Amino acid sequence: MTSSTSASSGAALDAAALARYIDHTLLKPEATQADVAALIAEAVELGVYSVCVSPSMLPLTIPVDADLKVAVVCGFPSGKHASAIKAAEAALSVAQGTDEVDMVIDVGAAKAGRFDLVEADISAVRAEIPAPLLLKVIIESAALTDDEIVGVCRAAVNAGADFVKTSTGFHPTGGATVHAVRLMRETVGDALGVKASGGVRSHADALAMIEAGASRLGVSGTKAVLSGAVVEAPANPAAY
Ligand SMILES: O=C[C@H](O)COP(=O)(O)O
Repeated sequence: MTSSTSASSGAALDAAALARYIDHTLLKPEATQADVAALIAEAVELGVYSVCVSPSMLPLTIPVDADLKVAVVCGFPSGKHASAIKAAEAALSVAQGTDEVDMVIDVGAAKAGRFDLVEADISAVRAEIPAPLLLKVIIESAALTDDEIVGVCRAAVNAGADFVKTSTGFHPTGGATVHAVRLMRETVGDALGVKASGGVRSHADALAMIEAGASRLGVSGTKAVLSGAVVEAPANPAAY
């Protein structure tokens, strides 16, 4: 795959460079250890940045010569877990070798304007993830107003997160949008990374998210996105 494309820098972004933006993701409830082994093999083949899996799939077996990180979700997909439970889940994932934790906020707290509670929730998980390990905060942007997106991003900055991330990919309101990514990037500036996830189904989607300010992409249909093909949305998108 040698397709060249432009990104926010305006420089050409070939498939190999685009792959380094990607967390190759498998979060379906029905995923098996065999599915995860296949995910890892494909991740190595494609040269992506990381694999992103559910915590029960840890520990992962990553080839020793592979430049491949491990990311795991936390409080996923609803975010409606007590902070102590999210913190314990993060601590176990760290003990089992994850490099990054993608936690879900309590979206209801954001809808209520209780960004103090959002910050405390993030801080509780942050306390279990020592540097240089990374904490990414899933804000479920499609369920939030612009003001709520700004408030949650500021809470994530205050709590010491490393990234803000648009979506679980499992919420009925939808996934990443260029508008949300741009607003998140404007809010956090260069202080945090911005991960676009949920519904990134094509090469064009990926480039649009990067142009808007994404520094990481969460993608399940990675091979198609990197090949320039279009990944059709699942027939019955997962929702809860
Ligand atoms: O990053 C996590 C998402 O669940 C991936 O979403 P997707 O399956 O729409 O690519």
